[in-house]
Amino acid sequence: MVIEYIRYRVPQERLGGFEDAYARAATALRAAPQCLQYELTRSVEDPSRYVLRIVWTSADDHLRGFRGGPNFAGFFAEIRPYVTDIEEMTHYAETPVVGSGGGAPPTLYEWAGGLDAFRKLCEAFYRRVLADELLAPLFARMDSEHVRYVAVWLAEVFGGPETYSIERGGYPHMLRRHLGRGITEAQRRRWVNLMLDAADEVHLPDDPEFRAAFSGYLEWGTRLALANSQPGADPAHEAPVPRWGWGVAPPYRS
Ligand code: HEM
Repeated sequence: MVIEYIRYRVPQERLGGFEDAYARAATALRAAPQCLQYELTRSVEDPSRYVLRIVWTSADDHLRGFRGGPNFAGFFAEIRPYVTDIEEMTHYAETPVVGSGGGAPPTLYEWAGGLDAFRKLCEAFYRRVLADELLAPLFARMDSEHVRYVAVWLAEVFGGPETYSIERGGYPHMLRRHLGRGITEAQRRRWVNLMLDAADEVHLPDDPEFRAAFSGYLEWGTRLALANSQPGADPAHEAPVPRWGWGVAPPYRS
């Protein structure tokens, strides 16, 4: 992924049609498989200045794929009158310096109550698991630290510290713990049900937005665990720990 910035300073006589031209040109960006995102912004202090930000799958995809592909002619026809107004047109790579500011919605981890909330959740969950005829046999030989491991996994997934990745080896390790276990659909569903019962027991937030995001992850994660645990399954062995967010419904704050 690479981010292209194009900075424009458009003279007064051409300013009128500039945004409309880009609105039309954007049709070609929406159709281009090489383009992931685009955004045209206008300077607040000097309305003759614009910055166009385009996220491309790669610089090569932009320069060869898009420019050499079927969408370029329509795009260029719209923006050609403004080419001489370009002050900078450069590709940028991401750096590790990225994040959300204090005004952004809290993570699911923060909303739930931090690590302590996930620890209590997992303690309640495994009390139920060990008393459950369908699940108890699967966990009969679990590590004495298993409850904590799953708590720090969930904490990391929901936006907390990367403890599971650092201490436990992240996704590859979690995957290996499920391989070959032959989890059945009945066991998967029971796992979800007991997790939701445990969430009620320990009073995880019960607002619709949190529970929708939380149970969305449980559905996704357990279906993957089931598929990965089947004989002959060949899932990706290297991947980052997934990060789960609010989705389309961030928390309601009056
Ligand atoms: C969202 C879904 C799930 C999550 C987040 C999850 C999380 C984890 C994690 C983090 C581990 C590895 C702990 C370690 O580092 O040792 C693990 C192991 C395990 N999981 Fe899951 N799991 C999920 C679904 C399931 C389901 C549906 C089942 C079975 C019904 C299951 C059965 C097991 C078993 C048997 C182990 C190994 C326990 C042991 O003997 O140590 N998991 N799980």
